[in-house]
Amino acid sequence: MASQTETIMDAHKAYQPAYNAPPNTPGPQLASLPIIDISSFLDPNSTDSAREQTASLIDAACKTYGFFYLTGHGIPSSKLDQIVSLARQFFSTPLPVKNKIKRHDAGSLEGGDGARGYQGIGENVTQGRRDLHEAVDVYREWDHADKGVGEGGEGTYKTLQGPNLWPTEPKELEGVYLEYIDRLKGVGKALVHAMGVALDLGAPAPGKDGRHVEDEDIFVRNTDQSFWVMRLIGYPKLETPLTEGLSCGEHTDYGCVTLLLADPTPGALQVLLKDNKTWINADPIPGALVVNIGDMIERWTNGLWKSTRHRVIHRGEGYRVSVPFFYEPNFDATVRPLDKCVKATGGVPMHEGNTYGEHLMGKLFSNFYN
Ligand SMILES: O=C(O)CCC(=O)C(=O)O
Ligand SMILES: [Fe+2]
Repeated sequence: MASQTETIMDAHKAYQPAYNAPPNTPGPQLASLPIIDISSFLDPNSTDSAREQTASLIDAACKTYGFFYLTGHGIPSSKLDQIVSLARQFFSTPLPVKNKIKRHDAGSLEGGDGARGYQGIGENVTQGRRDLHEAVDVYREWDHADKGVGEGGEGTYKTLQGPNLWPTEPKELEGVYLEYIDRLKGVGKALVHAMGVALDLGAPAPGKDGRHVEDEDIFVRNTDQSFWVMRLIGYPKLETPLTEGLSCGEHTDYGCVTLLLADPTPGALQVLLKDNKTWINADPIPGALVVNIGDMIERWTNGLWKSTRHRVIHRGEGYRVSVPFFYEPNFDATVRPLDKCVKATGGVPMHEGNTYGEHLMGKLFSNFYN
């Protein structure tokens, strides 16, 4: 389809890295993403006013960018470096080693569940083009009572219901990652709590703690069994024309909040500003995570906060590694626009609501990034 090609070409033209701009170029200064310290929502002794301040920064960042840098998360830089380094070591093993944990279709005799495991370069497709990256996906282990046998019979799995396929080389990867995931779940919880405060949803009333009660804890309650995803991604340098595919094509994230850790490679992750034509780099800041909101937060807020389009074009030096953690709603959480946000946005809900699990299944069957 010609229009798809044009979209990519036009977007590429609109992208102007700040470091390439000739001196004295007229026009607006390219913005950079805000930096927000989340420590007041992790520290039980922090004051209400410290929390209010953080919350108002989050509100502004989510309205303007849908993206920001997160500091004060309490995870030491040495741990972050170790996470990137272990992913890099895995991607540098020979293909037969990586294929030992290959993702297979649900119900297949190889024991796949259609989601967990290693995908080779080009298996991921965005807007009809192959992405030039390889990845390992790890999900929350399935704990639903209705876990069933896949259509291949005993020993096969239904979609998403298989065991995680962890890299066995390097052998310490699994343990170190499990510990990191635990830390990130705490950060995700603090962040979605801050978002409830930022939306001014009000403190919880005693005894009223149902999943659908619209107070500042609503996101915390609906992520308390977060169906999280951890993705290890490896990007070789992109040398082909963009019409043949990007490192990771333009998309929004489909869930709640993404906590991204990446190696220091500059100019790779790009974020589309609200003018819908200017791309800015979200280059890593040492020790900080890059946060963006996903489609479920956009829906909960009825579009008051929009999930922002982003993409990866890695034409820099070296093999780039990134490790996004997707802190998602519970599989059975119903996600529908909050009354207060519907009122604030003109009174018309953008979606009738469905469960996160239904939304995720739809994404899985369309290869996620469409
Ligand atoms: O690698 C990155 O910097 C971002 C990857 C991404 O956007 C994603 O996996 O959803
Ligand atoms: Fe993304």
